[in-house]
Amino acid sequence: MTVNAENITPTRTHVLIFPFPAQGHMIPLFDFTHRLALRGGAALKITVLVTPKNLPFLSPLLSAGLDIEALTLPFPSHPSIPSGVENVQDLPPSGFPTMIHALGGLHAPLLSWIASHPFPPVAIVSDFFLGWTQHLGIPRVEFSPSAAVTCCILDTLWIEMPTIGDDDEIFEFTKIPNSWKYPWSQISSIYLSYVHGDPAWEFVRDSFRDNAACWGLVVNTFSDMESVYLEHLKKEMGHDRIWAVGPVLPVSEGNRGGRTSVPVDHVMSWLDARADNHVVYVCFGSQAVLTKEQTLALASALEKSGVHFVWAVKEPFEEDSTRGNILDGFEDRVAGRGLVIRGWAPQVAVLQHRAVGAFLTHCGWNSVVEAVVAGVLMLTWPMRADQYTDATLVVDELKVGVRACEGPDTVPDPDELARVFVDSVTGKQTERIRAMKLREAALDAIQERGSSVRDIDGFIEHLVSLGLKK
Ligand SMILES: O=c1ccn([C@@H]2O[C@H](COP(=O)(O)OP(=O)(O)O[C@H]3O[C@H](CO)[C@@H](O)[C@H](O)[C@H]3O)[C@@H](O)[C@H]2O)c(=O)[nH]1
Repeated sequence: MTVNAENITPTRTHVLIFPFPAQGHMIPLFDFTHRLALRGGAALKITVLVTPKNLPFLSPLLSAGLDIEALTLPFPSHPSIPSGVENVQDLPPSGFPTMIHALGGLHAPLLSWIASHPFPPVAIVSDFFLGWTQHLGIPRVEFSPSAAVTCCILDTLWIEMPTIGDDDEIFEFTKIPNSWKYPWSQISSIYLSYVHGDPAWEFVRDSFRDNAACWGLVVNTFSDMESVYLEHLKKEMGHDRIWAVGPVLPVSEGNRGGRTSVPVDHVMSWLDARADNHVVYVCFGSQAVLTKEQTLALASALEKSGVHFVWAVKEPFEEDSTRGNILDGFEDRVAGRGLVIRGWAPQVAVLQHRAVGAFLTHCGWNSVVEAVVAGVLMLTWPMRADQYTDATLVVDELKVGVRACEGPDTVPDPDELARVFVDSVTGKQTERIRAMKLREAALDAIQERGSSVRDIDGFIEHLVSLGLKK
């Protein structure tokens, strides 16, 4: 354990933060922690729990000159996780439930850390995949890196446990505002994989159920974007301790979520040479890797379209004959109008560049929120998890995006996709005008008296009053 208890005094409120080790989860919780430390100032002392291999991701936060320390606990070994792996980025997408189960092994070490601490934390803020942290004897605040509507959907699924139907059969969430409905194939992949009676899965199920009973909930959203779902959560949870604190953004660009595989300056000067809103950015988050057929179809669409683009291409986490990068000769053919980034891209900087007008996205919630802040038109291609929900929100409710493709294995038609690209940078879409309006609302929320800043301050007040009660 590397926490230093000496500079924690009883006059300050001590909070423990526990991120789930996946890029799409750690990034927003670290950004939120940064905001919390800045707003909380001298009132708060923050400890962040990571396992050793994830410590480097925390480094930018630890060196930000704020009162944030690391608590490093050994990764609990698990029969289905290879030794040395401590982050979902080194597992296939199906590795999420295994990681949830494995981290349950930190329950006993955490209890003993809390019990032996001279000034133990008054509350724990933990990712929504860590519902079991509800049972540590201190109030638990769930952190949702996903949308408020996703929290509504997950709570409904795991509490009501509806029977899974055929892939095409439609399931309707009748209690959730706007009665969301989907074919079963588009519903939370973790829920669909649940195996009744399997002890590891029962742990995962109970952990999700714990979310509905948490003391508080922090969501990376803002009230103008999702007020009906935030109100629904308050009603369902039976209290008002639900704080919409987004968009949580990096305080500084740095190497957020990983070291960028190209110098940020190089990408920025490439974009500087392009006209406003004329570049399409293509990226599918930190997990998804396209199949070879999908990669070829997308490359062909970009080539046919003639648009300027930046494409962040991911390699599979291990040797995989069906997936991966097969772009031989492609970069020469699109030289001068296409920039291919192999590996980790500086996504937020790219999205915020004036030249970028459209974003082909898998609709991971962080990407959606980052695109909203950038006022960029979204071209949606949801693949799994909450991404279908996010795409529906973006296209049908907020109307700031258009559909491009959907499904983890669907191979898009290159001609159709090329048309979507061309329209996205040449058409006068009403979606782009709405995207600019939503951007203003997002920026308003994080201004000094904006709704999300008020929610962060309200959250801090609750934490401090928890400390006073002790
Ligand atoms: O080359 C890259 C790729 C990603 N990112 C960042 O990594 C994050 C990716 O998050 P997200 O867009 O949400 O995608 P995933 O990594 O796929 O996120 C997982 O977690 C999200 C939050 O729960 C879910 O919404 C997604 O469906 C789930 O796949 C974002 O902040 C991106 O800016 C980069 O900076 N560079």
